[in-house]
Amino acid sequence: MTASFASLSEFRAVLQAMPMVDAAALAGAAARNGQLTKPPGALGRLEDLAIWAGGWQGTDKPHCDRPQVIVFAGNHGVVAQGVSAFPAEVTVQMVGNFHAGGAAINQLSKAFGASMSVHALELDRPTADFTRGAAMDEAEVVAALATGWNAVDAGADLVVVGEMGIGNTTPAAALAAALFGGGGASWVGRGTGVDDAGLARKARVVDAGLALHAAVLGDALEVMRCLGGRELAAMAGAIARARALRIPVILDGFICTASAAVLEKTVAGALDHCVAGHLSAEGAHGKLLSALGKEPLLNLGLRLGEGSGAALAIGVLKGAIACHSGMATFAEAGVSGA
Ligand SMILES: Cc1cc2ncn([C@H]3O[C@H](COP(=O)(O)O)[C@@H](O)[C@H]3O)c2cc1C
Ligand SMILES: O=C(O)c1cccnc1
Repeated sequence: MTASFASLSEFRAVLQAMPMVDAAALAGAAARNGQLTKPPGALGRLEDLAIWAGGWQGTDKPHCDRPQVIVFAGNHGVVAQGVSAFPAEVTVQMVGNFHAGGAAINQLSKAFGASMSVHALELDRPTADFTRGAAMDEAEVVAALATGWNAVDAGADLVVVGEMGIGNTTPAAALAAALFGGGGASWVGRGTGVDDAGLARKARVVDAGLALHAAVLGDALEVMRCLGGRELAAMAGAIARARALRIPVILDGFICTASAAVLEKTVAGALDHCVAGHLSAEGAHGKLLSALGKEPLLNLGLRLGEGSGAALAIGVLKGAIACHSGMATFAEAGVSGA
């Protein structure tokens, strides 16, 4: 299915018409969970995860046989402001590395049995520097959303989105600040490892963007257009498509979560099909997850992006689903109840 929107207002309408969780499947999965051979609640959050996955997949026996990892890459005009420890050419070089199988996300996708695809979005045409104008015009942001939307495999039973884009912790912080308030300093982090001066520069750059685009801060999709980037919009498009297909999603780190937050701010509940895979070491990720009401599954000090933390969490979800869908009930096993 090609993207069913050609403008931001049509994308908004798509979000407003998103399917909800399958309430009968959710109840069925919860009932099954109550009959499995373990003390009630003994599998902790694994139980909630399996029930949640069943609700979205529409079955009391969820599965994770076809997880799909999708990595989007983009370049950012704002890099000219000195916001990253690495040069912009690393983005295209890392895309080459993804294709060659040499990046962390290649190994994690393989380790957890996920397919992985890579979409480079006009790397030779960086978005505009958001301190000087809108990062994208409407056609550009819609094209990026559509790339994400079309990248989702309708046969997948789980989706993870990741990103590569030198400088993109700065637009991610700008999105978070625009959507949840507070100045740049409360949302920027060290990304690839900028020093204190770089961190202060990032905060000033975000503040300059917020000031320039003050008129649109109340409209989350306009915030994505003015302050975001192509790979950020593509991640949002893919998360929205997964929702349209009722495929559960595991969110990655700060950048992925900031993109996803645009959807939640556009339509409350738009991220109900998403769990937070991990807590990134990027400064404000915890605050962003709290603002979205999401509790991370893992906390391993990762600060990479690419979808890496979410890919690791596929292992947790697979464990939850294996227990839920494969365990015997008390009746089947002839085990006495409490
Ligand atoms: C070799 C390399 C591989 C990466 N993989 C992900 N990122 C991560 O770092 C970038 C964001 O940090 P900043 O805003 O400081 O540039 C993004 O590309 C993100 O995916 C990488 C960064 C580098 C250098
Ligand atoms: O949390 C993230 O997504 C992140 C943090 C640092 C660098 N790249 C990505």
